[in-house]
Parts: sequence; C-alpha cells; structure tokens
Amino acid sequence: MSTIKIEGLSKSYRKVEVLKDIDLQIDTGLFGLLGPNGAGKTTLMKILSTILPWKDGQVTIYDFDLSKEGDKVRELLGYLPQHFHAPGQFTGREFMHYVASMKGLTDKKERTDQVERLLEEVNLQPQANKRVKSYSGGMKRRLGIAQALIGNPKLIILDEPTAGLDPSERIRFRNLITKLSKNYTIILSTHIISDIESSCEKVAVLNNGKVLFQGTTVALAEIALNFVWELSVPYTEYDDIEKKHAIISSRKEKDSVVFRLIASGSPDGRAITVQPTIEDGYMAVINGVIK
Ligand SMILES: Nc1ncnc2c1ncn2[C@@H]1O[C@H](COP(=O)(O)OP(=O)(O)OP(=O)(O)O)[C@@H](O)[C@H]1O
Repeated sequence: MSTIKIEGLSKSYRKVEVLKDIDLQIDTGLFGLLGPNGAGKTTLMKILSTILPWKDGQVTIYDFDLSKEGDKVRELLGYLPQHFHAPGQFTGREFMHYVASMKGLTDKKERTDQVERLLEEVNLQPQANKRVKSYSGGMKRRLGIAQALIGNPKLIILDEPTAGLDPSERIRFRNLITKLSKNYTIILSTHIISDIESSCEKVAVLNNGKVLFQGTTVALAEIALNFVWELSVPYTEYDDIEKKHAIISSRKEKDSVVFRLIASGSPDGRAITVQPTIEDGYMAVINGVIK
C-alpha cells in the first residue's frame, strides 16, 4: 500500500501553473524528490504538509483525503521547512520543550522523556543547553529534525535539509536520515544527487512542475545506459564541445580535457560509452535526452 498517492495534482500561483498534473506514489522508507531550483519541490512539500491549498487533483496520505482530512494528516506529520528558523535566544532544549508544548504534550514527564530521547537521537544532547544562535548550520538542521519528530509522526517531510551544509555536516546529516528511515517514512527534497544516492531506494525527478521520472535509483541510472559518453579532446576544443553538448563533468589531463556528456547518439568519433550513474540518469532526464 502506498503511504502517499497523488493523482492529477496541479497548483498555480496567481495564473502561473507551477505543478502540472502530477501523479506520484510514495511508499514507506526514504523517498527522494530531486529537481533543480524552481522545479516545484517546495510547493509540493508545502501541499503535502497541509500548509498550501491546491487547485486540481487528489492527494491521499495514509488513506486520508488531504483536501478534507487535513487535521488527521497533521497528526501523522513532522515537517522541516526549507528555511527552518528557531529563535536564537532559546537553548536547543528550551526550543524542543516549546514545540512539544505547542504540539499538545502537556504532561511534563512525558514531554521531558520525549525531548531527551529526540535530542539524543540527533546527537544534540551535549549542546542542548547552548543558545541556538551559537549553533552551526548542521546543528540547527539537526534541531530542525528533532522538532519534526516530536509527537511520534509516521511521515517526515524534509525540504532541502542539506542546502548550505559543509561536506562533513552533510555526511553526518545523511547518516542521521538513513538511520531514521528505518522507523519513519521520510520524503526528502534536494537538488544534490549525493544526498539520495546512498540512502534512497525510490526517487522522483521534478522539473518545471512536471514529474519526469519516478522509480528506483537503479532504474534512474539505467535510463541513461548508452547515453553517457566520455570524450577526450585537446584543450583547444574545450569551448566548442561545451557549447554543443550537455556536459555532466570535465577533468583536465596533461594537454587534454576529458568530458563526460549526455547524448542520444555518438557525439563525436572519439567518444566511448560509459557506465551511467544516478547523476547521469538525472541529467539525461532533465536535459530531455530521454523522453
Ligand atoms: N508564493 C509564490 N508566489 C508566486 N510564485 C511562487 C511562489 N512560491 C514559488 N513560486 C514559483 O513557483 C515555482 C516553483 O517554486 P518552488 O519553490 O516550489 O521550487 P523548488 O523546486 O522548491 O525550488 P528551490 O530549490 O529554488 O527552492 C518557481 O518558479 C517559483 O518562482
């Protein structure tokens, strides 16, 4: 059974349609929503989080009709918004107690037990008495996750949780999400492929308000089979190749440059096909090489 079922969902801001006839099924575990800036990820996350109304389409979350039973859905939901902000003068622990009280945890012992368990879960207990304004970006995001887990939600929605984190904070955050996905259904939106590479089994690719792909990460990589090429050319040809093709990456070697690029047929007599990655699949879908 799907945790979330979305059928024919469209959403406009004034007259501009930013989600276009979306069909999506999300099962338990960790689900990655991939897409470039402006694709519509936050809009979709806000709709699923009951914050934003929409125009057409049907959304069912754990058998509840989101348009009529938003209150029921909210009871099952934890949400980390894209621009999460906790007031700087609170300590991490005070903030957690504040959110828990707002969510109706009035029994002090029950609230304290839950706050301490969650601070431990996100590894913030050692800094819990420090003011939030002294936290690093990674610590603030971990606090954001901890507050989303208050009230034992079944579904956690994380909107671009790794944006702006340095590489070590990102790895730490990724490991935390992987650990949590054993007990919760998590939807993670991101434009950073490595966020989902190691931990998500299923993904969807959103671009210009449309779902261009949904399936396993393995299937996303395989979609680019025979479309990914490596081409080694003298450095003088750099600009020419870059202008003509959808480049995924390039690396400089002694007097040459090696491009990794996406093309539906051989882009050049010197090119060879190579094994695709998830990033290749994503780029192929976004660039419209594969219909
Ligand atoms: N409140 C709003 N009013 C009008 N247009 C909006 C509003 N919010 C978002 N948009 C537009 O809707 C489109 C989708 O935006 P959205 O924030 O959902 O995308 P996103 O994939 O989350 O992008 P990003 O990664 O940059 O946050 C964009 O073109 C954006 O400019």
